Amino acid sequence: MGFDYIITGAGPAGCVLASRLSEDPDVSVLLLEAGGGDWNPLFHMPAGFAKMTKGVASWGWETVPQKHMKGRVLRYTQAKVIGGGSSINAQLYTRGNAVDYDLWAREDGCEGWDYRSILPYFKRAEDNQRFADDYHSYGGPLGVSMPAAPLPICDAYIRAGQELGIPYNHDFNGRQQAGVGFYQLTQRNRRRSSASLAYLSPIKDRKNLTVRTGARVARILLEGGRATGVEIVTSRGLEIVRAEREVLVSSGAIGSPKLLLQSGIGPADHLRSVGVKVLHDLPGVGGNLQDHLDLFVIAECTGDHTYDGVAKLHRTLWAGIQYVLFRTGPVASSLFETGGFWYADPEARSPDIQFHLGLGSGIEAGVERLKNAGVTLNSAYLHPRSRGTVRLSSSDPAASPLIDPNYWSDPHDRTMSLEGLKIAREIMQQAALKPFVMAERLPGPKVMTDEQLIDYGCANAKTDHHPVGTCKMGRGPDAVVGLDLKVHGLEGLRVCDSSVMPRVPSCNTNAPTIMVSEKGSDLIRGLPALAPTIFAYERNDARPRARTEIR
Ligand SMILES: Cc1cc2nc3c(=O)[nH]c(=O)nc-3n(C[C@H](O)[C@H](O)[C@H](O)COP(=O)(O)OP(=O)(O)OC[C@H]3O[C@@H](n4cnc5c(N)ncnc54)[C@H](O)[C@@H]3O)c2cc1C
Repeated sequence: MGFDYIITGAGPAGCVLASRLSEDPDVSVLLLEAGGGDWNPLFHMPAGFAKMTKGVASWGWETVPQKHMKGRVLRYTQAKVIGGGSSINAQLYTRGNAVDYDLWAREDGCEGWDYRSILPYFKRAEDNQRFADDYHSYGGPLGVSMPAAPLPICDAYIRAGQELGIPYNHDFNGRQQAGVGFYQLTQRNRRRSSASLAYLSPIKDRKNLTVRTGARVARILLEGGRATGVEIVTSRGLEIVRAEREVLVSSGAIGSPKLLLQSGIGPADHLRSVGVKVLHDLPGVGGNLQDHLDLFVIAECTGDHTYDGVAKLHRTLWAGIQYVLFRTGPVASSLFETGGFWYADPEARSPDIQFHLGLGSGIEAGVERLKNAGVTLNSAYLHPRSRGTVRLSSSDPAASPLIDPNYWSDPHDRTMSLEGLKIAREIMQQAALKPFVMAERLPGPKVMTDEQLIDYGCANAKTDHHPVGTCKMGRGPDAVVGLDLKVHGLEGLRVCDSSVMPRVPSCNTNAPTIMVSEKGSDLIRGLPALAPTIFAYERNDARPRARTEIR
């Protein structure tokens, strides 16, 4: 059996491709996903992801020992479920800074992917509950909403940021990125708007689209330099499916290079070293891995100001009832609703630190429970210079990959991470938070010098789950795909997902991935590019006053 297009992975990128390509009734599309369906209601409840980032919805991967973090191995959650990361992420809807995309065009050789050119694709995707202006739109598939019912500590955090000299920003995705404020979230009617719900559910009756879960692509089949199909593994065993037009790789920033490598497409010496036959020597596959590393401050509250207490059985039950009956309460929260963007390096081209306030003390960090409720302020460095790799551990397609983000290999990243953490600590000490925050528990009063902070970071830092860049778009020898997302040197094969981003945008990466795939689907269909909706944009991101003034 054959299809015109075969899409390998139903993350945000794969769901967008499946939906847009099957708009043409004359083409047949097969969407393959290794994970299962999103039948569990926890996938749809905003707070449900806290229970879903481990277990069946994750591949269960980890990094290799991190050389510049005292050899620590970090958990590296990547989604394995329909909707991919958009089914288990924290729903923060962020696009990054205009400068990020202008650098793609200007410095990374990706003409046509500058901010003015890509903005219409962000807008086409969104159904924004609040904004309709030069930067936002409504009526698209992806629900984007304000937090349902933020807790008072969220307002206090925003005031605390302003006390420290960081301005209030009502829309991080508009004219200006810098500031503190509320995030918009990928939610509609207080349910998660995953790519699966947004893009696939409304079209489930399309006859020309077939979606198969529990189908892991083991290899892309190449004949005479052309991709002709895929070999898949399901509960029934091995199967071959033919692609009449193209195989579209959308397995994520770890899964896509892994799939190319196990198909014999990648750096020849690496492939030989693990016993994979080299079919196409392409040095860039699996290189250029970039990610945001997250540090955090955890404070103990003066009372029940966050959702920690909801873990008690009777309160969990009540929270569930509240959500089912009224769509309110803790379950309607994404647990990260406020945050912001600011400068670790006052001279940075655009904000280089992102904050998000976690409404609990160990939602991801696994920190011991505090006596009172706790609150977490995360800080992630957004302009990493460190570059890592994804490599095969063996020729067996079922084996886990070797993921090496190579965090802090560039010392600048470590310095800036520490600066971000220091600003997070200061925010937590501002007057506005005094009625809510009793005392900092982590890093804690004994961790003061840079050496102590480095030790703290090495022991506790975690991924912010934003890997990109491992099938880089561009023109140089290390580029994997061209500006039309076609794999260099092969026919009938494109990569379209977070892995093609040449450098990581200064934000969470779900919305940028959806943008890439919205534009990618037009490229595949041979449609003209959407016209820019702004002609010039002001670069007026607020800048920090001199450090001495804000400290
Ligand atoms: C825990 C977590 C929290 C996050 N929080 C946020 C957030 O709040 N906001 C935000 O913007 N971003 C967030 N992100 C990041 C965001 O979700 C990702 O950037 C985005 O999902 C990337 O999309 P993708 O399509 O490139 O890849 P993925 O989402 O990784 O999807 C790839 C899909 O392909 C499937 N696949 C892989 N290999 C194969 C194979 N061989 N055969 C078949 N299927 C395969 C996978 O199972 C997966 O479903 C978070 C991510 C995680 C993991």
